[in-house]
Amino acid sequence: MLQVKNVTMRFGGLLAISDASLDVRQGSITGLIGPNGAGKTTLFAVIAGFLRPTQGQIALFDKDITGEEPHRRAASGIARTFQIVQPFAGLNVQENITVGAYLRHTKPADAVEKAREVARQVGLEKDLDKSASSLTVAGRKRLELARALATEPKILLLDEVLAGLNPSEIRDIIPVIRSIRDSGVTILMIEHVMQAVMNLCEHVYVLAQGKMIAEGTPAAVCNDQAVIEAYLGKGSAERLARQSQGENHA
Ligand SMILES: Nc1ncnc2c1ncn2[C@@H]1O[C@H](COP(=O)(O)OP(=O)(O)OP(=O)(O)O)[C@@H](O)[C@H]1O
Repeated sequence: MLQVKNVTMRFGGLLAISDASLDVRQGSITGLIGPNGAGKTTLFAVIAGFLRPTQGQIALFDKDITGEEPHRRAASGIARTFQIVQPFAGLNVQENITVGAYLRHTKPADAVEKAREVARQVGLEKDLDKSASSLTVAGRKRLELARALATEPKILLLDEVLAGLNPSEIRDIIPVIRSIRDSGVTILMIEHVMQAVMNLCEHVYVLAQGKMIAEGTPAAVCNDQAVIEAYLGKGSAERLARQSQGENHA
């Protein structure tokens, strides 16, 4: 459904992404993980059209969209959330969500109806009249999801939607993400919370220092030597293997 083909992104002398490729299958939840500064958010900006890659292509349903502006990509069905959520603080929850719904609904009543439907989907139906700035962190994360969903995307890019949540809030939101996929929206998610990645993703890509170093099932990439070393440093995969051999002998 979505293809990132050999994308390179330079900021002056800094090589943020180097010849990275990935495929997202329609109907899947695909993960994008990697250490801090790996280039994950930059890749989302390239996919959503906020950044033009130095090299490479982005294709949606086999159509090259590399040159399209972000609003055209939103119309084609790409929506994203942001790591640092910034709702319109002066608007209430319903109004915030309705902004997204205006992409496909010109009549205010239809946009509001869509916003209410999305609020139910993410569990914000009781908070519709609250000011966005009065929401808890978990509430704001749900609002961020809702604003993107209100644009009725075909593919939703989630940038660390679980960051800053406590374990019980994470447990509560995982079924919401799964239900979004079950409603027909394909998901590509950047996530550091491995419990969620293991729980939700069928396929995971690993970016480290701008390079795609591994892909596969969550279990396979967690045991991949290059991935362990990218997170824990050179030689760590071997050290861990020796340690666990020692424990087995003991
Ligand atoms: N607009 C920009 N101008 C210059 N450098 C940038 C810009 N955006 C990102 N970078 C750099 O590109 C590299 C990749 O950053 P990016 O935010 O994409 O990483 P990330 O994998 O999302 O990290 P994190 O997990 O910490 O959010 C970093 O070295 C960052 O400083």
